Amino acid sequence: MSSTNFPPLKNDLILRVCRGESVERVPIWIMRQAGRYLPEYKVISSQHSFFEVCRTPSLACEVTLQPVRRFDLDAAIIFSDILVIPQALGMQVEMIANEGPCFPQPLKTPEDLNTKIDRTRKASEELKYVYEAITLTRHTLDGQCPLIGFTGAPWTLMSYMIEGKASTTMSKAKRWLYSYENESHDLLTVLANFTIDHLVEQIAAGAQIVQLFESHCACLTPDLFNRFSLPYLCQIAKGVREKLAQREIPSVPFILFAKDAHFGLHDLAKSGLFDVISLDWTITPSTIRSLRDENSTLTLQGNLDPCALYSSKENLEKFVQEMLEVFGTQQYIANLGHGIYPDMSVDNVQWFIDAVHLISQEMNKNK
Ligand SMILES: Cc1c2[nH]c(c1CCC(=O)O)Cc1[nH]c(c(CCC(=O)O)c1C)Cc1[nH]c(c(CCC(=O)O)c1C)Cc1[nH]c(c(C)c1CCC(=O)O)C2
Repeated sequence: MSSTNFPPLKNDLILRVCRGESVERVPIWIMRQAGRYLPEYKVISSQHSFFEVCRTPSLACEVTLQPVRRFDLDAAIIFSDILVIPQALGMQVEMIANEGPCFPQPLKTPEDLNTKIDRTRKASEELKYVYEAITLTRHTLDGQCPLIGFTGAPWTLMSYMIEGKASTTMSKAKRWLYSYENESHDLLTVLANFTIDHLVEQIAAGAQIVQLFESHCACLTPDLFNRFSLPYLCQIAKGVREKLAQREIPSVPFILFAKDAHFGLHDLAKSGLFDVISLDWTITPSTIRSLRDENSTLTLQGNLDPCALYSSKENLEKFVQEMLEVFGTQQYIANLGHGIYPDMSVDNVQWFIDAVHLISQEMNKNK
């Protein structure tokens, strides 16, 4: 299937927002919009394992389309996972029902870098199934809305590869940062280079926006963030643009989600390397205003507390109104502050999406 000649785009709201153009209503998509809160996803996941869905382009395409068939979303995000990169580098990853990801043989000591990961592997060969899923989905979407590609950032991937599963303290992974500094940088560099290639290949295959997930900043000190996360986030944003230019592929908007990195947001905004910064729900209105002051071309994304979707429709509407008043209706993409949870009501998700559209349209009219 060709990764050119895609159907024309009928809804380019998010792309216009990212270019700083004015829009009639605020666009919205939701992190983890494809997933277990949808009955149609549960049918597929009862028949196929999680990574089987990721690895089968027709299934990944189907699951990507499920939420955009049901709701008036302004973007689709390809169904995949950040942990396809450790797998591509040779590590085994299992998805355990109701628990999450598990690495049976995590990295324990720096010697494991020579035996448990294969640095000669290439994204273009190992992750072809992601690129095929993207090209197929872009054709099948038929221009309904843009398709987002994504990847995990180096520190988040490194922490999974060492912890082997979700952890509240991340103490095993942080031990590496404090006691094996050079080896930590070595691993982060391998991951950053692989991530650059994975994003470039997704864009070459048809992704129209990309998002980088640095989900594990909560356990970092500002100093650890500045040494082991920030430089790699910047290296990836630069590296992707350089490689796209070498291959004469047009660049696409770059979204960064550094969850809980409140101490790093100002440097990230000032760097000018990210078109969009996605915010979690802990960020205050005054920080939001100061980020806008620091970089006038920056688009912001976020940041409703996912648990607000448990509230009544009236309260949800109030939360949406407040969020739109803080962010404004321009240079802004509405989203949750993190992924949606499996027990959330489909009706409230629908109401969240529709409320963002309706209220922002009203606000624009009354300007
Ligand atoms: C840390 C992380 C992972 N994966 C991801 C992150 C970064 C975002 C974040 O911070 O949450 C990213 C991700 N994972 C998935 C997507 C798909 C696209 C989307 O709808 O947003 C995306 C963007 C599918 C998925 N990835 C996973 C599921 C659930 C699998 C299932 O049980 O069917 C889905 C739909 C499994 C997964 N994968 C991961 C975890 C921790 C889990 C289990 C816990 C959970 O479900 O929230 C790793």
